[in-house]
Parts: sequence; C-alpha cells; structure tokens
Amino acid sequence: MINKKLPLLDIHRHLDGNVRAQTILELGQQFNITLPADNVEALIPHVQVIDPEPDLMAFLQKLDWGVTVLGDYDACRRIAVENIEDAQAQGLDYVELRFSPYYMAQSQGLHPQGVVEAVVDGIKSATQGANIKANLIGIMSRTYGVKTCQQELDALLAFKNDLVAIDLAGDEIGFPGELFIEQFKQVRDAYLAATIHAGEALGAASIWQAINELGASRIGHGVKAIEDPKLMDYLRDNRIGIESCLTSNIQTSTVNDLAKHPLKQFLDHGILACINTDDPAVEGIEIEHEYVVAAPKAGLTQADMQKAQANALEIAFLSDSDKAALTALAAAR
Ligand SMILES: O=c1[nH]cnc2c1ncn2[C@@H]1O[C@H](CO)[C@@H](O)[C@H]1O
Ligand SMILES: [Zn+2]
Repeated sequence: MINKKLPLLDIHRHLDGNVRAQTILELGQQFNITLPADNVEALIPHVQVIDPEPDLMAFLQKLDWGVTVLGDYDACRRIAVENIEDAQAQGLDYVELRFSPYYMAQSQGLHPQGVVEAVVDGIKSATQGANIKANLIGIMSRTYGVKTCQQELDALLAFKNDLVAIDLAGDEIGFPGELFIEQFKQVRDAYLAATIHAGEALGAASIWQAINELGASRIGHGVKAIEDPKLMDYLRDNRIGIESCLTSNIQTSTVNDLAKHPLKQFLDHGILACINTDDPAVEGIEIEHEYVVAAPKAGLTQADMQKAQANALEIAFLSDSDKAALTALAAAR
C-alpha cells in the first residue's frame, strides 16, 4: 500500500510512453493519420501491452502510435499537459517525466528542439499553481544510433536549464553504452545528472559501464545487478539508486515472474531502490497498481514498500529543501 503520510513519487515515467488512447484517436483524426482502429476499445490492443511481449524491442513497438500522431508542436504540448493531469489524478506529489524529442519528432517531421520547447512549456503551465511538482529528464533514444543521439542531445541541451538529467533508452543490446561515452561527457559539462537504462536487456557489465563510463548516478531497471554481488555492494555503498519498474519488467520478459523480481533483494541489501511505472498507458497500469498489486507479488512487505517510497525521495533529482518541503506537505495531510 501507499503510505499517504509520505510523499508519493514516480521518478521513472516516460511522458511519450504515456499517451492516452483517447488522445491518440483524436490526434489521428486531427492530422488525418490512419490508425488501426476508430474507437478506444479496438485501439487498445495496438497501443497497450496485454500479455508479456517476447522481449524489450517488441514491447517498445507498442509506444509507436503515441508518437506517430504528434502532428505539430501543440500536440506535443498537449500530451505533456495530460501527463501532468494524469499524474495528479493518481495522487503523485512529484514526478520526473522523461521524453525523447527525436522519437516524438521523427514520425511527422518535427524538429526535436521544437518538441523540447513544447514539452517544457506544457509542463510549466500545467504545474503552475497545481499541487504537483515535476521535473524533466531528456532521453537519447539509442536505437537511432550515435549520430542521431548527438542531434537529440543538442536539442535537449538547448534547454538544459529546464532539465535535471539525461537518460539513454531504447535498444540496450544493439546500441550498448560504450557507444555514448562522448555524449555523456557533454552531459557532465552541462552540469546535468545521468540516469541510464541499464541491466534490463544486458547483464551487470552494462550497469558497471553506465556508472564508470557514462557517470550514471541512478540506474533505470538495473534488474541484472542481482547477478553480481560486488555490484550490489557498490550500488549500496555509493548510494546509486535503482529505479525499478515491476510490471514493465514482466511485460518486456526481463523477469518472467514477479515472485522472482530482485527488487526485494535490492531493498534487503540496503540499495536505494524504488517503485516506478515506466510507461503507464502502454502497460495499462498506474503507480497505485504497482504498490497495491505488483509489489506484494514481488514479495514486498508493507515496510519494504514504505522504504521504497522513502528511497524515491532520497534519490530524486531535487534539492534537500525541496525534499523537506514535500515531506512536510505529506506529513500534514
Ligand atoms: O522500458 C524501457 N526500456 C528501454 N527503453 C524504453 C523503455 N520504455 C521506453 N523506452 C524508450 O524511451 C524512449 C521514449 O521515452 C523511446 O526510445 C523508447 O523506446
Ligand atoms: Zn524506462
């Protein structure tokens, strides 16, 4: 269960993996883009994972319709605003929303920098005066290769003051972290943090690489850390957080049974691991489901969940005073 007296955070949540089916329909109509269905019910199997997919890449295809319908910058702004509305409706106090401007731009020939501008603007206006706080993480979609990622990074760094970190997502096997050392030097030079999808499709070596060569201070998924006791100690001792995403790991077939998910062992080991959604609309879940249904199936006790909830705040890309403010706000309700 969620402890309402603690701030509720989701710090691994893809904005472009969380486009409402209804919005996909409406944008498809608006831009005359032929969709595989003309009503929400029939569209769902095309934009949502129903049964586990055979692997990560099959899972990621389900995100495609959500960005195919982004026909102009207003559409990008709209999905940013709706992401805040949805997070707020879930009772989230703070979210770190991540997005890949090239992925959002490519289908309809938009410019990645215009996409970043639209997303930043949408998030700013939607959070103004709202009882939710949000920060943005820029993604380089590794699946498009190094050259495109450099262009994507350039677009993101043009708005570096509106971002808290840069991530690397997509095809971990086909485009391993070794290829992106130069890009993460630029991330460090821009004083941005790095959180990297690692140890999801590849093994523990990919996590070591993300930390040692890319400067990751947090790891997305990190499932395979469990295979390396030295890495488990290193993550704990250096307070490198793990952003776990339980249902996502089942749907990508990274883990075949929640009872075997390593999150419980991460927590028992003292690693700063937390519970997140990943791509809520594509997975057909929300943060509450992860706490109420998925976490107990993964063997977490109420105390474990509370620890995970506190860990999210601990590793969030926020100042100490922002963290204290969130804590005070939750304690008072
Ligand atoms: O679970 C995941 N693992 C790896 N990459 C992901 C995952 N979910 C989404 N993306 C990737 O993130 C970008 C959009 O934000 C896209 O590159 C998408 O493929
Ligand atoms: Zn992710």
